[in-house]
Amino acid sequence: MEAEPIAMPHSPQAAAARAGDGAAPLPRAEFEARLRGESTRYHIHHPFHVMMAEGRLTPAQLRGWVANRFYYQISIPLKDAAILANCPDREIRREWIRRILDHDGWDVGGVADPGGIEAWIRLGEAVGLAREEITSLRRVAPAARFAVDAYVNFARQRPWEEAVASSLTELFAPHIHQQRIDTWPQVYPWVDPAGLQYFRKRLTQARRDVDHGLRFTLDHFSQTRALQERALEILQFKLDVLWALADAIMLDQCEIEIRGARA
Ligand SMILES: O=C(O)c1cc(C(=O)O)c2c(n1)C(=O)C(=O)c1cc(C(=O)O)[nH]c1-2
Repeated sequence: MEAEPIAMPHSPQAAAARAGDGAAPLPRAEFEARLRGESTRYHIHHPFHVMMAEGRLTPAQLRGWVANRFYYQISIPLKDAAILANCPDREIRREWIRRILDHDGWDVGGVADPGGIEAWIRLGEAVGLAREEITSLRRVAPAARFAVDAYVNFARQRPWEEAVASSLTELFAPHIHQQRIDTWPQVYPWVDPAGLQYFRKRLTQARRDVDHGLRFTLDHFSQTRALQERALEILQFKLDVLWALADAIMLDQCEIEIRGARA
């Protein structure tokens, strides 16, 4: 007897199968609403982020999050460079290249912005980490690396249009940045508020990025219903990356506490 073919969860074939043969594309507004509806699976709902927002993390746990998340910060420009490398469309590249400058920083004729990676290091210092402790990556847990690397590899290996769609979790990011700006001064008064500058800057940068990424995704993936399903599946993949990253960070903090208790 022939074995049933196994459907891989994150594949264009699986998306086409879910859409059903010949199903009409969803109207643009409905497609957008489906993408936005994925917010229920955003990492803002992860227990570690819920604890963070409620002020229930210890200083060591908050430091652990910042040190681990640094690996995401330094990987974002690699991911965006992979998109540029795969994209033959000059107009898209002109827009996309700003994302790399946002994180790496720039200096043109003496006018400079140190960029998001530097701002994240300053956030680390504001929570009590030494610069070297962050930049050496020695606090990054193996599973956190795996989660982030899955995102970079996706952008390297998949068509650039799919990698653009995978950035759309940023639709939901301004909410979580705003939440930190609003709650940290009350619940973590020991954190130097100057360190929150990263989140303040991302509020405008994320909105600009999402305007562009969403417009592109709605245009490109609306041609067929199967493509729309594929875009939704890609967004779910990226939500899984962020969820897995939060899992990895939470477990890392548990391991550190267990080691400390046994020492
Ligand atoms: O703090 C967060 O919860 C969060 C989430 C995300 C996201 O949703 O991917 C990004 C960021 N921050 C962020 O700061 C950032 O620069 C960023 C870039 C991207 C991306 O996929 O290109 N996501 C995110």
